[in-house]
Amino acid sequence: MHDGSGRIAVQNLTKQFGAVTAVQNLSFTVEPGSVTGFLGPNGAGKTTTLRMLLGLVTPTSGAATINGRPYTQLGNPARVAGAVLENEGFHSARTARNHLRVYAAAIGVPDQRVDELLGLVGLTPAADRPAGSYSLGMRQRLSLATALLGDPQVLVLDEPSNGLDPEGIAWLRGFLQSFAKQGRTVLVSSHLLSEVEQMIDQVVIVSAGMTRYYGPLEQLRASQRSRVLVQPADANALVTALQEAGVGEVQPAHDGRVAVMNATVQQIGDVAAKAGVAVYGMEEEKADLEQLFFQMTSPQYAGGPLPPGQPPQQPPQPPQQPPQPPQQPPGPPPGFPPGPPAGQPQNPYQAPGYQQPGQQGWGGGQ
Ligand SMILES: Nc1ncnc2c1ncn2[C@@H]1O[C@H](COP(=O)(O)OP(=O)(O)OP(=O)(O)O)[C@@H](O)[C@H]1O
Repeated sequence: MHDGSGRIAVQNLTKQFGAVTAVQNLSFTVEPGSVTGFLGPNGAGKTTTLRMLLGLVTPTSGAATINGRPYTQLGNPARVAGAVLENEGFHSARTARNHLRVYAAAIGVPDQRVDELLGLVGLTPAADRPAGSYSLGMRQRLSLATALLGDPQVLVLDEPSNGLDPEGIAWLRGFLQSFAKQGRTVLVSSHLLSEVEQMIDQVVIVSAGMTRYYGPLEQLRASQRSRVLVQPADANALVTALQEAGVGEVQPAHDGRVAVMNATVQQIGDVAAKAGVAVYGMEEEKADLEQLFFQMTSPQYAGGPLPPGQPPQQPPQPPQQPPQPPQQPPGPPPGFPPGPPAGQPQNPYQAPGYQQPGQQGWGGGQ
């Protein structure tokens, strides 16, 4: 028997299709009571992982379990886990109501549940039309209703936003969140962070079949470091004052302004005022979460080091070989332009070739 926990566990999962490694040593867990986003670009191995979880593909090595058991050993799996996978076929001449009734009968669910689910997913008005005439969004709703027939504890959805209009996406978000609030488990894949950002609280980011980040979305958000771009009358004096006060970390910005990380506008203003340095403007700049996602999954990181400051969060059980963090000192946070090269002088504004605002190459009308 399964353990009834509602936990999904992926342990050192690998899938090789001939020469193609679709999934490589992937590990993460999905706890009940949360909506977990399974994110990665096209071809990252998401669908293959979900298919292994649902017993449709045999892993080359490792294991994927629901309630501590492989899907195929769950007994009555439709009562434990419901799934919506990509490109699910419907009998095109069969109406949605009949389609659901056939599946309901197969798992011993009464027809009354079919009517409930048609209402839940908003298909009652179209229930007696052939599924072949449905739009992509309507087919997604029908797939979801099918997955929910057995009132499962776990829901697995592959790219569920595909084809849904904004209203449908908002509805799905609300539905998944309330489903998880009942102590159930939701795993939802997407190649676009922005599509699922509002509906998930945990995130597993994969690229080239490997885990890039695993943990709360909130933690990923918090790791986005902001910086303040300052336009001082005397950059050199401001940098010296900030360094003496131990406020922030300074980098030259491309346009010659002083970029200060890990400091607030107020802290910088106070230091500047105390040092008698006039400041003509300050702008707070936030790295974009979507940009961070692209950086973490871009091909340059495939098999290589992670972006600075973003080690993958490891599941408690079992341990997985993490990609090695970069050996070099960390650069600017992901989402920001690269900073000065390693070995720079302590005050970058005293570096050879540095130009004060107003000098050649600084803009300011030149
Ligand atoms: N049956 C198969 N035979 C050979 N290669 C396969 C097979 N299934 C998947 N692959 C390959 O495995 C890799 C991962 O594919 P997968 O469909 O799992 O990625 P994905 O993250 O779901 O992508 P998408 O967002 O495009 O659906 C790809 O290189 C794909 O071509």
